Amino acid sequence: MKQPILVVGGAGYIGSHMAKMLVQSGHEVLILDNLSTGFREAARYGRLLEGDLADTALLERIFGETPVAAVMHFAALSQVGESIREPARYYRNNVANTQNLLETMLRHNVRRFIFSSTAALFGEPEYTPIDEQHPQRPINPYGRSKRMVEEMLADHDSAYGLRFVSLRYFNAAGADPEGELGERHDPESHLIPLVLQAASSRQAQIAIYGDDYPTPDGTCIRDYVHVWDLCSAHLLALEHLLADRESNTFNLGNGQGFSVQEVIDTARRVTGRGIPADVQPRRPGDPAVLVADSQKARDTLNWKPRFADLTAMMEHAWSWEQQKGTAW
Ligand SMILES: NC(=O)c1ccc[n+]([C@@H]2O[C@H](COP(=O)([O-])OP(=O)(O)OC[C@H]3O[C@@H](n4cnc5c(N)ncnc54)[C@H](O)[C@@H]3O)[C@@H](O)[C@H]2O)c1
Ligand SMILES: O=c1ccn([C@@H]2O[C@H](COP(=O)(O)OP(=O)(O)O[C@H]3O[C@H](CO)[C@H](O)[C@H](O)[C@H]3O)[C@@H](O)[C@H]2O)c(=O)[nH]1
Repeated sequence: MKQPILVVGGAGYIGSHMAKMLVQSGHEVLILDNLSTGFREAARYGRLLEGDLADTALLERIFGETPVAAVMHFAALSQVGESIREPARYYRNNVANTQNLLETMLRHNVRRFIFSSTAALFGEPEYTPIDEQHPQRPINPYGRSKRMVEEMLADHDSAYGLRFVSLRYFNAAGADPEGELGERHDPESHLIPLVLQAASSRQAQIAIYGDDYPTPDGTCIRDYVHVWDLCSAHLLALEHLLADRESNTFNLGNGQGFSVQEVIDTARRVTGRGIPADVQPRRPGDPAVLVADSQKARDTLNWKPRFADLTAMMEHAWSWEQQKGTAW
């Protein structure tokens, strides 16, 4: 029997795409998700076990019954503003529950782990593009919770031989190129889905959070990376670990930044709709520019993003919004 990959958080945005790519690549997939921010309909690939990482008895049962080859860990709370208001929930779910998972894995001799980390652990950038050596000074509990897990992973590697790959995504965007899956957060906070909701009149307008940043057009610059390309990095990371290579950490982005204004302009072009926009005050905690240096992932994992172009990300996200968005 093939040893399955356990995708924790596989009913969420990125995890659901990952489950699809794994199945298409010939892997058995088991999803563990509590459906707190994910959706049953998104877990279309693999077998869904509905449950919570806080439930250590359930974790014990899963690893006791199934010879898991590796774990991909997407489950987390990931709203920056919420993390400032309710840090305890973030440390509980993102840190303590990850520790439950690691301890159960190690008890069952499962030693391959791929972690969804984030650019938020760098805080306000000191230079750009941001490489893996950039200082880590997260400015909110969400970013701190992810940095803590990275530190835990390094300690578990030295002490217990855990082999991990930590992937720090910049701004995940886009949707399944085949149109079966897409981004769904409720409430939605991310720029691209909100711009497209405004294009389809599900929102009256898009708010631009600040146009007085030190950037060419005054709006914040981000490095958008296609969800399918994030998944292909995970697949390469899995091959890396299955080949018994060492633990490693990678920044994932395209190395090219787009301003909020450029994102809105691209959405207007792709959708052919006007999309009203309104400048509002800055959102607390938003750095002016976040752009990744992903050379290490290209060199070590041989990662080659297929959809580096913002227009392609927007087209896939728009086709998802048109197909599913209006039904929610
Ligand atoms: N979306 C981005 O731009 C982005 C950027 C950087 C990092 N990340 C990280 O990537 C990961 C996935 O992000 P996403 O946008 O797909 O989020 P998401 O909210 O869509 O998915 C997270 C999934 O985890 C599940 N989950 C949460 N807590 C759980 C628990 N205790 N037990 C079981 N399941 C649980 C949720 O129900 C959901 O299905 C997160 O760890 C996030 O921090 C996302
Ligand atoms: O309605 C909106 C929503 C967003 N923005 C702006 O658009 C940019 C992108 O914002 P998103 O909320 O889409 O993404 P973030 O850059 O805030 O956050 C993403 O990257 C972070 C790392 O810095 C975290 O990992 C987080 O989980 C991930 O969603 C920001 O400048 C934001 O101010 C707007 O102007 N209007």
